[in-house]
Amino acid sequence: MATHPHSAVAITTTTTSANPKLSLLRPHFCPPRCAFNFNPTTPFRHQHLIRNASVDLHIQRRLLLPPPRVFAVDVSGHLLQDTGASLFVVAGAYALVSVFDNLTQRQIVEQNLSRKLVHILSGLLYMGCWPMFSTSTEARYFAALVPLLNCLRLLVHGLSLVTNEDLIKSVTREGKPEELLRGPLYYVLMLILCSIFFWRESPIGVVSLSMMCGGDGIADIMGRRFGIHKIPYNKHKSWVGSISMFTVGFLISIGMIYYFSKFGYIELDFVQTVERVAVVAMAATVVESLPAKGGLDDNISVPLVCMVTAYLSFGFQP
Ligand SMILES: Nc1ccn([C@@H]2O[C@H](COP(=O)(O)OP(=O)(O)OP(=O)(O)O)[C@@H](O)[C@H]2O)c(=O)n1
Ligand SMILES: C/C(=C\CO)CCC[C@H](C)CCC[C@H](C)CCCC(C)C
Repeated sequence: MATHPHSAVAITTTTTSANPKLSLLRPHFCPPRCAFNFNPTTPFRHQHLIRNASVDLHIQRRLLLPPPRVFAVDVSGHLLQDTGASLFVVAGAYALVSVFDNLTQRQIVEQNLSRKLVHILSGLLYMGCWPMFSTSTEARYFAALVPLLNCLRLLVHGLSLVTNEDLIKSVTREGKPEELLRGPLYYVLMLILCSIFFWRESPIGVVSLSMMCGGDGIADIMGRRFGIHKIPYNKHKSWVGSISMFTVGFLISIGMIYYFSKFGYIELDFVQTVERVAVVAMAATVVESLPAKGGLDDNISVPLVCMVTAYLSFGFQP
């Protein structure tokens, strides 16, 4: 980006572009390092300009404001990137539901397993796509558009305003449209909440969604198949289901935190993170295993308890 022949300008543009948020949000912001170059004693200045005060003022004004073209390119670049990423994820969501509908129709995957696989995969793949979005502040809203669209889709089909057998078959238990307005709707609402309030920089949202998608999803799959020994206080849930939820939810959470740390969004101490995630995974597993929970769906109770415990152990990192 340092294209101006004047050396002070070169330093100014380099400094702002090092932090894309600065260049996008505060086009008039000039960090102290570039202000330093305005000192007349600086070797970067040309001697003939020092004597001409009006020219000097003009140059200073120009130096304080990064070239407007850079700002415009930044904004349209981010907009393009975020729009493209949103469209890609919308298509992915549509494809995922269609693939599982197809597998259910051909009786390759049984309806309940299909629902749980969609439950596990959609949220985890959605989070996996977060690095595709730009570094702008608005990026999280572009990402949240995808679950928001799915939320509207669930409302429209759940209220039977439009009939779509594919969606109902792949995400409901009994094939009734009104089921879309419970578990699946709470699920997409949690995706929206975590995208907007926590996004990819916070372990709170990442762990909450990992436990809701991966942990809770696997508890059902394992519990239904191998859950012979029931939990003493809940005859509908099994030790295998809960142990699977804890183990798989914990591993997915650590994996996701590691994934985001590789992109530089999260920076945490490994040992401390393992301990904290274990606490959050344990709290989520206990809550999931409780009977009734006052009628609260697992797609609400699990992420909410994760948010509270993760907030207490990690602190708020939006
Ligand atoms: N800790 C757990 C959780 C689930 N299960 C098994 O998975 C089934 C479904 O559990 P869950 O998803 O909690 O049931 P629902 O809330 O009824 O269904 P859903 O949330 O999927 O709509 C249970 O009946 C049980 O066989 C289990 O054995 N142990
Ligand atoms: C069956 C479900 C919950 C019940 O416990 C999950 C419902 C999932 C939604 C209908 C679809 C959600 C799609 C995601 C917002 C985006 C996924 C994108 C990805 C690239 C596949």
